[in-house]
Amino acid sequence: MTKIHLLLVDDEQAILNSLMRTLRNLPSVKVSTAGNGQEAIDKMEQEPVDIVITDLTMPVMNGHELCAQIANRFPDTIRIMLTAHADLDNVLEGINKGRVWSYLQKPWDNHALRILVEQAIQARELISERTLLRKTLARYERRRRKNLDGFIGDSIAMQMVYSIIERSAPSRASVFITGESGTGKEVAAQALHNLSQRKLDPFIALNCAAIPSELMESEIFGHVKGAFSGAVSNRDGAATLADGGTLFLDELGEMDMTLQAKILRFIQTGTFQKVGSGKTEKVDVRFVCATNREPLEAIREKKLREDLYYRLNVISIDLPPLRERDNDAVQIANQFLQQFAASEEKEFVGFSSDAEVFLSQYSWPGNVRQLQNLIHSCVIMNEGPLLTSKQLGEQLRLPSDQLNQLSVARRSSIATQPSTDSAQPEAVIPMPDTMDARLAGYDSDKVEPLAVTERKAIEHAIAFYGDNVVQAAGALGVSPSTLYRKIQSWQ
Ligand SMILES: Nc1ncnc2c1ncn2[C@@H]1O[C@H](COP(=O)(O)OP(=O)(O)OP(=O)(O)O)[C@@H](O)[C@H]1O
Repeated sequence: MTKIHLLLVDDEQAILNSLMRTLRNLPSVKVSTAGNGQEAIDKMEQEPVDIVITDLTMPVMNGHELCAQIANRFPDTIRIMLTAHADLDNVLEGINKGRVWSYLQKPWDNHALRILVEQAIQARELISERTLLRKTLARYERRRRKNLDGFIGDSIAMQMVYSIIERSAPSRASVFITGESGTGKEVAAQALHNLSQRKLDPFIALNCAAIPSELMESEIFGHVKGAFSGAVSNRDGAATLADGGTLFLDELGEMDMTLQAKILRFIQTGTFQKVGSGKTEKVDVRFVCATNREPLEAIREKKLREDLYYRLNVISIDLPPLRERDNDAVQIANQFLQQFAASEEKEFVGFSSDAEVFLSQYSWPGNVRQLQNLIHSCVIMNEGPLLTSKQLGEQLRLPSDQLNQLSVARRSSIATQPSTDSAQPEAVIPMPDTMDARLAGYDSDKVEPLAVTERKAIEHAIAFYGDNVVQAAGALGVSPSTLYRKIQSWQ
């Protein structure tokens, strides 16, 4: 079992001795001591410390200042404060400034102290597991991203989709994709192709809703010269073009039922005849089909052949609507904003925080396509650097009361929800010394360009949170991806 390193900090040797006596027999715990805050920080720089128990009243650096430094530089270290004055003001200051995990009142009860340390050990172990899990997930995510590059979004619902795509891509089994319009069914079909051994051969997509039914058979199977009026020469169809690769039939429920019967035969035998030809041709094609209708309903309404559906539905992928994908809308919107700002040659750096709330609250009936079109039109109609919820609402033509509701609905709950990024308590009121430090960064004699001021604010926040970009982003009221993007843009 890994040893937990516990550091006791007090300027009175007698207190340190007494704490040592109580805690030294805890299994798998190594106990060290420091006589003041600076000595404690020096020790932590030499060797990782899991739990710190510090006195509040000490010369030079008091317990709150020490915990604040530890919170910035070693945020995973659990901080416990020993104090004879555990009044509300002190406790609040400790929580806000040093993200103190717990207080113990002097004189302490030895039994209570041991229980508190045992609980702190459990909390520390959970933090370690979480950190390890996050690192593993991030590594896994980076590896996978290379292959699913058409998709943006880390929501749990989409992780399940990615996993099915990855597992089924190497097989030649047919895939049936369902999902509302604009959820990315074609992106999924393309990803299946890109991840398969067929990736160097063609990916041919046909939208059955966009092609007149009388031309559909020829689009799929091709035709010979003179097969119908207008067939002035021989022409290959999608089946021939996709030989060796993937044939994606979108909106299958819009295809004529008689043609669906021919498709079924083609899937079963790999053979077909061009329109007007008696010659049978054979190809090797993987079939991926999609519909934005509920397939069983389409079967009931005689829009989709039951036998064709069951033949195709060897593997099914259901793409969740955007509103059910956690924070994906914000992530995707950021990517579209960068893309359209570049193509329209506009200066946009991101979304205002109320716009981010709006993006994650809106119901997106047209899913990712609607989001894509919205960001494109907002970029065209507005000037940067930030897109606001008002600008998004204007393009969506939302009444202002609905817009206000969507832009602020979650803000109050964000403020009261504990952070999932740290096991330490969150600040409940602004930190006065942080504000001072920020104001101290301004030179009262001159005004700098916004970009310079913004960069200073970001650099300060990142340094303040000990290079923890997630916490810095939270304090600045933007998403971590926004911050990463800005940092990248400086490079
Ligand atoms: N997760 C995603 N990340 C980034 N872009 C996406 C994502 N999902 C879809 N898109 C983009 O949204 C648009 C619509 O996607 P796509 O055409 O694949 O949807 P669809 O479900 O096939 O739509 P339809 O039902 O109307 O055929 C495309 O421009 C696609 O690139």
